[in-house]
Amino acid sequence: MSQHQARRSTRGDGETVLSVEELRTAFFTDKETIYAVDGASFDLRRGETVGIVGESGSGKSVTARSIMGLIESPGRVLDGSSIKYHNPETVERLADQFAGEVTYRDGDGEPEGDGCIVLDDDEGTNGTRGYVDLARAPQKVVKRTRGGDIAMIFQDPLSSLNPVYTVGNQIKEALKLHRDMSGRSVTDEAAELLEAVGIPDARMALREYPHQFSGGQRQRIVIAVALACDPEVLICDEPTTALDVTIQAQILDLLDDIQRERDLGIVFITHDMGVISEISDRVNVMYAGEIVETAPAETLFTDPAHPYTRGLLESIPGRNPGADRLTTIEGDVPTPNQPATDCRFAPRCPEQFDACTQVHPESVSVTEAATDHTTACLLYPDDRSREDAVDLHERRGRGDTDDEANRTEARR
Ligand SMILES: Nc1ncnc2c1ncn2[C@@H]1O[C@H](COP(=O)(O)OP(=O)(O)OP(=O)(O)O)[C@@H](O)[C@H]1O
Ligand code: NI
Repeated sequence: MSQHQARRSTRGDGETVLSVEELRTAFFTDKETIYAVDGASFDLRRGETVGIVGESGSGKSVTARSIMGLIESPGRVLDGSSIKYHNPETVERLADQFAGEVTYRDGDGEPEGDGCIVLDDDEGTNGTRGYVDLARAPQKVVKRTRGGDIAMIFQDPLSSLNPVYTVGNQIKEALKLHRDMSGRSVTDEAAELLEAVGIPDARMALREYPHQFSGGQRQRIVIAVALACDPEVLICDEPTTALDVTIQAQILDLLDDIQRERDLGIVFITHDMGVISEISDRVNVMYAGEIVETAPAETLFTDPAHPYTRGLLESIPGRNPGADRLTTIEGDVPTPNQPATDCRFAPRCPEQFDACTQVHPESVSVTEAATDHTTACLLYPDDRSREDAVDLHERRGRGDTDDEANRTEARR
């Protein structure tokens, strides 16, 4: 275990700020329907980094864009999906602005109306006053959280920066818009932000244009623009993939520092298992639109459960000293063009058996005791017979939840 991981293991005890539940996002193209995200669930706590890892096409970016309200036609977040944002100040602010969207619920019960802003009847018992469900929220509501509450950074920093404006202008614009600042204090704050992300000669840099900076510096500038909006959640979609290893490590360190200072919740997306192990507290492994394994980062690397995760780990260079070349999993991620009725990994799986082509694996605890480690594979729970395990998945798939011993609470 690296020092980095040791430091991380104590993190993420804050309250849940974002919970994604049964997220389904599909693209209705002329040719077919693509179920790009097909029932993904995970939580993010304040101060915690949750990683999403998987091969190209597994649905990572569509998950991120769904949270940001950036899915465009022919794509749509399907009914039944929830993206609950819990930040109390935001929920309160939105409830004031959009009174027509407010609905009430009793404690943890179901909301009584279909408004996207759900408030507790008896407020304040456990500190949360409810949530706004971004999956059901109209664009006018989502727009009020995008950037200011939940910010996103992408692989290519140039796609988020405007080439014709100075760096200073872009940071100041964000400060004016989201923090209501003006006058000289804006310039001072902009310079401070640039310094905070490690840009030298910040005052001078404010007057320069994006193309005058290197790739790594541009990504720092994008991070400064995101921070100018003072977000609670930062979604990073492959932010270091285009950078060389040294610069990549510096950006990861920067994100770590910023997170500590601001108690940020970070969703970090990458196809690089090495990067995910460096940065995450918890990891979600995604395959063909589904989260096939969730575990604390350390557990995922020492004790992977799903055959797909094991395959990904074997493909990390240097992890198999005996192997003389890179092991990769044969075959490609299938395009999920119908709702899952079987295991989408079965055709590539070394442990595939008959039921895998007939039963859809649901998310279950790896063993009955391992409540923070779940996987969607018919081989689990590990401590049941194969028939018993398959039977559990079948019953779960039918919505039969009387199985006390193994509930999805494991997702935490
Ligand atoms: N606008 C779109 N129209 C149709 N299909 C789309 C659209 N955007 C994404 N998809 C499909 O959704 C699936 C998931 O794509 P996504 O971009 O989320 O993958 P990813 O895991 O981010 O991969 P990568 O590592 O390559 O970025 C893919 O099959 C992709 O072709
Ligand atoms: Ni992507």
